[in-house]
Amino acid sequence: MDTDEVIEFFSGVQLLQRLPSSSLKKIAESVVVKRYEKGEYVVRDGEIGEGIYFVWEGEAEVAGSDHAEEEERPEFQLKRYDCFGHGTSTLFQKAEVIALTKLTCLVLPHEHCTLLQTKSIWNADKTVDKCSLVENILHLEPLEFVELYVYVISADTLKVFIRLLILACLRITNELHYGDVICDESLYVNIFRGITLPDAPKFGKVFGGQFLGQALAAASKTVDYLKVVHSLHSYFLLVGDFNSKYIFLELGDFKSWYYSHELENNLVPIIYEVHRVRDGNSFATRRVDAIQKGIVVFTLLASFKKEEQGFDHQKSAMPSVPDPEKLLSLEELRDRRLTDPNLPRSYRIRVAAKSFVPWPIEIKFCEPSSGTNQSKSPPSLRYWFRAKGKLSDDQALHRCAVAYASDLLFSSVSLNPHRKKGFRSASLSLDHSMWFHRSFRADDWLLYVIASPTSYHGRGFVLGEMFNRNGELVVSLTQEALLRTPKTPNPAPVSKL
Ligand SMILES: CCCCCCCCCCCC(=O)SCCNC(=O)CCNC(=O)[C@H](O)C(C)(C)COP(=O)(O)OP(=O)(O)OC[C@H]1O[C@@H](n2cnc3c(N)ncnc32)[C@H](O)[C@@H]1OP(=O)(O)O
Repeated sequence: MDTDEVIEFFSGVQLLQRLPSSSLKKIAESVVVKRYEKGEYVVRDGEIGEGIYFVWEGEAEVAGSDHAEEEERPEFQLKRYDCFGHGTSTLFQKAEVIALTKLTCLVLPHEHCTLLQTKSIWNADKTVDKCSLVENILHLEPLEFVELYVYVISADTLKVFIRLLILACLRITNELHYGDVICDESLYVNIFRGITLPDAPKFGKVFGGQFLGQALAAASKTVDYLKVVHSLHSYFLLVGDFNSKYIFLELGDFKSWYYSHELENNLVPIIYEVHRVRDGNSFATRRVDAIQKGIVVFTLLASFKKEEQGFDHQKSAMPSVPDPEKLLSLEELRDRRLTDPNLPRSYRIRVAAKSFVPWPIEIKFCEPSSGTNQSKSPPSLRYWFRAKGKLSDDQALHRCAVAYASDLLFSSVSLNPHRKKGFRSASLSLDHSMWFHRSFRADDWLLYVIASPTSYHGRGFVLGEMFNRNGELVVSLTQEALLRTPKTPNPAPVSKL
């Protein structure tokens, strides 16, 4: 078997789903093949094991312990894609595994078992300080906890597990006992925590793109890495909060507000709860609820698919625009505006007074406008964008990064024909859909072509297309947004959570 075959096999091993693809490749390169005859012991209770065993072919049985003081464990059958054994926490086996048929296992030796630990959700080799800002924004902490290294849950693990469940405001539906074999899919990670980083764009609220990117990241972490997202549909239900210091805990009938020291730095978490709607051979579907203070503030449905050969055509042609290298960055544009004598002085003073937080996304407008946000213009926009810094190679990350960036300048295009002197708006993204046609890199330039066919009844509708530098259509998008003239002069939406 070659490395690609092993990587394909690992896509069926649930335990490995949360690992970055870079770790999986290394695991595939580190495993050794072990073969056993029917009736042969694979591991014996109390003996030193070799590491983590993945069943490649055949069946085995986990037998109960002979130790009189321990509860009798139920017998449990292992088949292809199951795994057992110890990683780094202990070398001694705590159960016996016997081959029921001819058996082939891939064994990850102890010395490589640290590869099973998640350092970053996207790349095993990177530390947080080496990641680009957008990669950090999309970093999620898994909240459910699975003891990866022993197949028998210890009492301490159980305590940690329950504590984390409580923190995640979960109802505990699984009764676990000391000695249970980990075989229940409900133990895999479905709940993640994201935060709004202090240096992330906020626009007075949790930025819609952050919900999109983080929720998609959460969904992606529950799907085997051979399946990548091909479409998503989402609703922004409530304005998200990032500066409260209180959290709401709901456990059955028990509901209460708690002051959290953890939130003293304004890091209000967003809990992403993933529902595994369906897992097929080619497709997987996930629903993700983003929860703050016990309330669902954003919801996303995403579909994932394995790559396959098929029909190929593209009707949309990339418009002819200047190369990004020939265009000004947002920072350069701002500097120009501050000194542009053709712009009203009051406008220049306002621009200068605004605190300027650099975005994690680099943007270059194809037609730099000489107007202000009070100048009428057609309901269309074209700009190049890319994530700042170098992203890890995981295609899932690149799709999350583009989901994140896609909400920065999208529905505001609906306002262009309505701008005039004294213009103010209170606009909010309502829904957002994306179709990912082809793979791409989000840290390389993509052209975003936006048009708003209509706005009516306080809602603006926008269509978007993204092309890579070769002119290939990589993503199509739609969004509807609430467009209102604010009743008050400072219309920044605040969270009502
Ligand atoms: C180059 C650089 C560019 C830089 C440009 C950068 C652009 C960045 C773009 C970022 C885009 C985003 O991130 S948008 C963020 C993502 N989207 C969201 O967060 C939206 C979340 N969804 C929601 O909040 C909700 O679902 C709503 C508001 C859409 C619907 O809720 P609802 O409760 O049914 O709505 P409704 O009653 O009609 O209105 C809500 C409240 O607004 C009040 N309200 C009604 N009309 C108005 C009005 N004209 N002006 C003010 N307020 C009004 C109502 O009285 C009410 O207040 P009261 O009775 O409640 O007090």
